[in-house]
Parts: sequence; C-alpha cells; structure tokens
Amino acid sequence: MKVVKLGLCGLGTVGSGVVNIFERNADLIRRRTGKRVVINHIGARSDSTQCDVANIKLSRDIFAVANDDDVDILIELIGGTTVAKDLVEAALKNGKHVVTANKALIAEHGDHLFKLAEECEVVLRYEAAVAGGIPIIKTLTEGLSANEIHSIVGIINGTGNFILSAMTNEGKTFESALAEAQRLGYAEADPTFDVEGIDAAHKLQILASLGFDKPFEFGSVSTEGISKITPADIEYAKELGYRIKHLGIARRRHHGFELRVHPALVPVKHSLANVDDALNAVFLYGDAVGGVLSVGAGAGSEPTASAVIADVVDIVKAGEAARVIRPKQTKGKVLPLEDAESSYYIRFKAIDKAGVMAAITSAFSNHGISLEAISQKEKQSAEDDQVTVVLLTHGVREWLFNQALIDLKALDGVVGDIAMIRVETRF
Ligand SMILES: NC(=O)C1=CN([C@@H]2O[C@H](COP(=O)(O)OP(=O)(O)OC[C@H]3O[C@@H](n4cnc5c(N)ncnc54)[C@H](O)[C@@H]3O)[C@@H](O)[C@H]2O)C=CC1
Ligand SMILES: N[C@@H](CC=O)C(=O)O
Ligand code: NA
Repeated sequence: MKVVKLGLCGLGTVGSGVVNIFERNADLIRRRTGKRVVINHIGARSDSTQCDVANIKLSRDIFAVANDDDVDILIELIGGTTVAKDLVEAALKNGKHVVTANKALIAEHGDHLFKLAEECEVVLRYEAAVAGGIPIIKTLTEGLSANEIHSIVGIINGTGNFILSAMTNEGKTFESALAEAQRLGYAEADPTFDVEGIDAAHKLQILASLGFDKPFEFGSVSTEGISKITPADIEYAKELGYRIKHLGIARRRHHGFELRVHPALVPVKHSLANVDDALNAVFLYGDAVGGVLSVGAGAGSEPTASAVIADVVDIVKAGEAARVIRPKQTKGKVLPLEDAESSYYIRFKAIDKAGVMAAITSAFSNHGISLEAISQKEKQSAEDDQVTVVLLTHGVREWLFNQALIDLKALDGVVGDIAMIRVETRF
C-alpha cells in the first residue's frame, strides 16, 4: 500500500485540528482512501499545546516543507497573502498538490494560482476557505453541477454571526463577544477582516465565481461590516419582527450580477434568521433543484480541519485525475450597489415638534417610496426635545432610496447621522 505524505504549514487553530483528526481517524481515512496518509513534515514557528506532534519532523522554516521531496501534498494554514502566496507557488512548482483554507489568498490570487497548478499538473483545493466545515464548494461544483445558479445568500462569517448572536440573545457587548470569538479561534489574525466584512467578501467572491462560472476580481464585492450595529438596532429590529444578520448576497440578474456583503434585517421566520453562534448557512438557488440550504460550523479548529482533510482525501483518491476547481468562463459584469432592490430600515433623531413627522414621510412619498412602518421611540427624558425615529420602507431601488435619504438629511427637524440597514426578504 502506497503511503501518501503530507506537509503541514501553520500549527495554529486549524493546523492543530488537522493533526488531531489525523491522529484520531487515521484508520478510517486509510479505509476510505485505500492508502496510508501520514503527516510527514510540519512547518511551524512554535510548538502547539493543542496537539501532539512529537513523532513528526518539524521545521521552523515552512519553505523546507515546500522543498521536501518526501511531501506529496502541502497543506497551507499560515494565513495571509504574502508568504502564503510564495509558499503555495513554491509547492506547486515543486510538483506538490496544495490544500489551503486561505480565502484571502484564493480571492486575491486564485486566478494566478489555479493557472499555475494546471501548468504544473497538480491540484489546488480550498473547501475550508468558504463556510468552514460546510462542504459548500463541493455542493456548488458537484452536487448542483446541472443547475444554472440564480442566487447565493448566506451567513459566511462565523465571528460576525457569533458577535451578532451574542448581542441579540445574551445582551453581550460587541467588544466582549469579539474577544470570546477570538478566544475560541474563530476570528482572523486581524479581526478587522471579520467585523468589517472583508472575510465575507473574500468568501462571497469565491462562491459567486464558482456558482456563476465567472472569475470575479478581487474587490468586486460591495462590502459593509457589522461594526456599526448597535444594541438599539437589534432591539428595534426584533420589535419589527426581524433579526439582524450579516449576509453575503450574490444574485444573477439579466444584465449582470449583484455581489454584496452587508448586515441585513432578516424576517424572524426565515431559517437564516435562526442560524446562530459561529454557524454559517448558505442558501443556493438553482434553476432545476430550487432552493438548497446548507448549515454547519463556519469556523473553529476541527470543523475547518474537516474540510481541509476532505480535500486531501479527494486528492489521495483521485490523484492526478482530481481537478483544480476554478471558474472557466469569461468575466462577468458586476452591477453597482445602487442598482439593487431592497427594503430599508433607518434610525435617526428628530426634533419633537409638530410637522416634523409629516415632513419625514413626505421625503419618501415625494420619491414614490411607501413606508411599511414608522415609529417614534420613547424619549430619554421629558426635557429631551429630540426623539428617535425608526422607519421601514417597502422595496425600492437603492439609487431612489438614496435620493430620499438626501432629502431626509436636509430637513431642519432631522438631527445627526442616519443609520441604515437593508432588509432582505428575497432568498
Ligand atoms: N480559524 C478558523 O476558524 C478558520 C480559519 N481559516 C483560515 O485558515 C488559515 C489558518 O487560520 P488559523 O489556524 O485560525 O490561524 P492561526 O493564527 O491560529 O494559525 C496560523 C499559524 O501559522 C503560523 N505562521 C504564520 N506565518 C508563519 C510563517 N511564516 N512561518 C511559520 N508559521 C507561520 C502562526 O504562527 C500560527 O501558529 C487562515 O488562512 C484562515 O483564514 C479558514 C476557515 C476557518
Ligand atoms: N474568521 C473566519 C474563520 C472562518 O473562515 C470566520 O469567522 O468565519
Ligand atoms: Na467549506
């Protein structure tokens, strides 16, 4: 029986999960692949307290792994887009298959790396890069391969979902929930990627490229994070029958594609509204199958390592016949955000005097926008001359909504900033 030798670079949250699963499920993996698969060489800056690597060759220089003739498949789990890119390139050029969980790397340099892998006649796989342990890339590219994909809507950042869930269900502060997500190993090395939506944008770009078979470029996703969501918004959304979720939305329209990541009010009865903690969920709509919802752990050590090892198993089983999964068609046109249609939630302060509410509603009706709900919240004190106003529009194109927003801001009775969150009801 041939032995397949793995090189593992990066021994952090996901890397130690890979070691632990291999230790525990070695026999099962051997049965399923028909081969003995062993971690032969690890590249890590420091030892891990999360796994036992006593019997494995260890190098402080990760490039020693990429240059090791005794490594067939290199697993890249160091993160980032600089050294990781050099490492993956070196491994591919040395004839090694590569498995990575690095969405930033695939989103920024996927096109180049896929081509390089094909030139080098090796395989590059990245199931763990999107929605952690959920086999979403396999679902999209294999299970739904007969379908024209119409839309992809999902919760694709575990840290963001963990924070919003903790704020919604436990009244935790943003800061304490983020600290907990970091402690649990969900957050990126730089958590700005999670809370400002960059990580979700990387993942949506990958999913949309595969789902629509278009190599969308890095930066083509309109991106907004969750850092401006307040406990008040969460509460007001609840009162209106919604939960706030951070969504990635990719939609095929007849003249192009919508690609956007932002917080959204989701009706409380919709399945996505009830996906909590670090779980991810992706709702795919295909012309033949209809809707398919996949839910599971989107982050964390072993859930992510589960997807990494699934890629390894595929490569071991198929060898050279395993293909590089990548979009093959020409580039797709990304529509501007202003072209999208949605309902909108807004919150702002207004002077509490006669005529102000009428002027507010006129700012919308003048543009033909009807309101689903408008309410004045309790004042902080009787002396306060300002009230908080919360308003929900019916569906409208974003460019038209923006016109109404300009008129609203210009009103004498409206004070300070206006918080806006889109309302998503189409899945
Ligand atoms: N943590 C999670 O839940 C998930 C993480 N990912 C991705 O997996 C990758 C790894 O993530 P984590 O394990 O969470 O990160 P981590 O920060 O826990 O682990 C990365 C490890 O790589 C090491 N490292 C970085 N540069 C190195 C270098 N030049 N030489 C040697 N060692 C180096 C670090 O010291 C650290 O131990 C990232 O690309 C991340 O985006 C993907 C899905 C889920
Ligand atoms: N930081 C990411 C990790 C998985 O991709 C997340 O929170 O989703
Ligand atoms: Na996945």
